[in-house]
Amino acid sequence: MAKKKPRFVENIDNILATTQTKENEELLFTFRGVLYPKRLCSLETFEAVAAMEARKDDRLIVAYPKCGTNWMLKIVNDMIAVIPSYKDLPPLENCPILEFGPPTKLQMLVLFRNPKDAAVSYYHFYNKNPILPDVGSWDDFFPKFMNGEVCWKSYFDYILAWDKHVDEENVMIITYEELKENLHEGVKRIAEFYELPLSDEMIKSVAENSTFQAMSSKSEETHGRFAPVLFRKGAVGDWKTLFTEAQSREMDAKFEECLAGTKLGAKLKYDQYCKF
Ligand SMILES: Nc1ncnc2c1ncn2[C@@H]1O[C@H](COP(=O)(O)OS(=O)(=O)O)[C@@H](OP(=O)(O)O)[C@H]1O
Repeated sequence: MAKKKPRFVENIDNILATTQTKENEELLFTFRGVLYPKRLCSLETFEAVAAMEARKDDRLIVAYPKCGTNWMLKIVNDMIAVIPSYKDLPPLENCPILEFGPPTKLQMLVLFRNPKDAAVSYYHFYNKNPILPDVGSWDDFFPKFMNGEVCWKSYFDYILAWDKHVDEENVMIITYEELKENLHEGVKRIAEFYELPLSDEMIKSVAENSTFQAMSSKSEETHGRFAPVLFRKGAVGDWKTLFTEAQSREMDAKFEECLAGTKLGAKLKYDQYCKF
């Protein structure tokens, strides 16, 4: 008998298979000045989120699109799954995203990725994703990303908003690049922040199962039709394949303008990851 698909896979498969239009107006809507994909988000859900009262022990993972959200979800889900005393907890939904789905559904783990790789990942995502409009060439997309004319608005506004919270004790900042450099150490930091009782062996196993290779080899099972849209290269520095020197300088100037001298700017190690 064929294995039953997880609910998330069933939902996303259905959404991808039934979206036929490529028209902006039919695919996107605006809520408080920010664009969102209609097939995933709704006004009712945003209203429900605004009215939601967080419990003291709620945990949120926060990220701008294409910064590694699905990677972090896998790490945190696996951490909980390997702890024997947590085995009776109901499984977390595969895609517990606050603004997705029906309106029925706080330490914060905030994930960042360098803006150049995030932009390139977003560009490919827009063009490969049936529920988003085509954005044409990279040269067409680049100014849209720089001006925040994309779903979930401006990367730079997101980063500026979080810069105010880096020192709060219920907020942990982690970067995609940090995870790529040392996944074992990243998983260990996350476990400590969430106070999850993971042994070294458990941390090792969570890290081994959440490498790009491990996740993409199982992606058809875990993400259905969404898998080839989501799992692309999983690399640091892919921006060099598309950015021109002029675009690179433009983004350097914008980053400098927004984050020069800030703690968050330093954590992102922009010079290391974003210079030719
Ligand atoms: N395990 C692992 N290791 C490294 N990189 C990974 C991993 N899993 C997903 N990815 C890459 O993350 C990018 C997608 O980010 P998100 O999951 O945030 O996308 S989304 O906004 O939820 O659609 C997208 O990046 P690009 O490959 O650069 O496009 C994915 O390939």
